Amino acid sequence: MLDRQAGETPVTDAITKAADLLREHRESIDRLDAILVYTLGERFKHTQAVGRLKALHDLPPADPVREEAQIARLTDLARRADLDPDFAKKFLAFIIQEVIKHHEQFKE
Ligand SMILES: O=C(O)C(=O)C[C@]1(C(=O)O)C=C[C@@H](O)C=C1
Repeated sequence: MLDRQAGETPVTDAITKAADLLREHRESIDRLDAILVYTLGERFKHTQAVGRLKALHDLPPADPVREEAQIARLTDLARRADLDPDFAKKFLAFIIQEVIKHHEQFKE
């Protein structure tokens, strides 16, 4: 119901609702971005340990067989999660590229 005395009109009501929805979505996005950042931080802790192990045992920084398996697994997961599998693939490649850079630095 519109409270005309409070100055509400259908237009201002719709704008307020849209603003509320936008704020709620942005709060969720901020929480999810925090999860992504913490998740990546944890992932890099493990890959740093892997990099030290690889340097210690003179193993190559990249493992293409492992990467193939990761791509297949993430493509399947992405489809189930309604995420563009190509995006998931590019995202993984971007992360792995950075990990390999770190691995190479351990070898120096
Ligand atoms: O599993 C490894 O061997 C890693 O070095 C980790 C990792 C990854 O970030 O997932 C990085 C480089 C390899 O080519 C494959 C996977």
